Amino acid sequence: MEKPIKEPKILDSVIDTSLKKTHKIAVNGAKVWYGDFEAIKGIDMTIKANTVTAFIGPSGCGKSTFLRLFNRMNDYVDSFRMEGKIKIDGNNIYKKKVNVEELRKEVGMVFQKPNPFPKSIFENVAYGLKIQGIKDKKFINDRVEKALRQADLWDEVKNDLKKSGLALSGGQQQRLCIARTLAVEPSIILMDEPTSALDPISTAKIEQLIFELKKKYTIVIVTHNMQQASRISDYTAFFYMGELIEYDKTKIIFTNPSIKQTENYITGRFG
Ligand SMILES: Nc1ncnc2c1ncn2[C@@H]1O[C@H](COP(=O)(O)OP(=O)(O)OP(=O)(O)O)[C@@H](O)[C@H]1O
Repeated sequence: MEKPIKEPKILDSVIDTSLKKTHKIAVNGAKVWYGDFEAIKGIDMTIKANTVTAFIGPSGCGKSTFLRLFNRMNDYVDSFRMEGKIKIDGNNIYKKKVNVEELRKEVGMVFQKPNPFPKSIFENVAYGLKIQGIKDKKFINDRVEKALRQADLWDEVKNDLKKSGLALSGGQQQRLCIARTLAVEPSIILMDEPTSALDPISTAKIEQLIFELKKKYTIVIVTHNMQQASRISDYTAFFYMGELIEYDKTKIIFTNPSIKQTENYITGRFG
């Protein structure tokens, strides 16, 4: 018997079934302002499920602002205003009825600097489950182990789960933050320069991890590292001054871009 399709938890009431099957994320006419400053100037984009998409471009071009539209992190900024539609699984996430907490469970985020809580390794990973009100100890233990295994950290910490998350190395802390994100089982993971504070070995581990994670998750990553974008992503989007200049398969962007500005940027002629 065929398994029933599991509806996403967010926004069942506004599902647009025509979009749902085609794209994980669909952006239509996105514009962002901080006060009077227009940071994103009308961008359309679709992102497929189970892919890694890299956002590249010079500092200040709007990569992080655009990324943060996908889990409504910009909402924290008082001067932020946006126009356009961002749909996830066909649901417009800026509709009034959206439960932003639920959205952020579905769309997890990993930041530039590892930011574990001043709590034990176990509590860091269990945090998201506990704030959801989950009390079943076995369930929580199993989820914590699963998330730490997925983040490739389990073997290094399994005998030290009570140790402070802050006592880990920078690379381990970042994998802990990835485990914390995975524990609530999102379907999208946003990463904003997740390796820029890490040494090359830790960076290689996270890159390997991203490659593994895309089997189950849709990953969008902001990076300043061109080699990283070309190593780990399936698609690359080049931004410049709030506009999406070129968006294509990573191979094409890095070997045969259509637009001169993209070529200049990836060959280091500006930025
Ligand atoms: N909270 C904010 N308030 C006002 N302006 C902001 C805010 N956040 C970003 N900006 C402005 O919006 C523009 C885009 O910033 P954003 O951080 O998205 O760029 P970016 O491409 O991610 O840059 P970087 O690579 O340096 O992180 C910049 O001009 C920035 O100064």
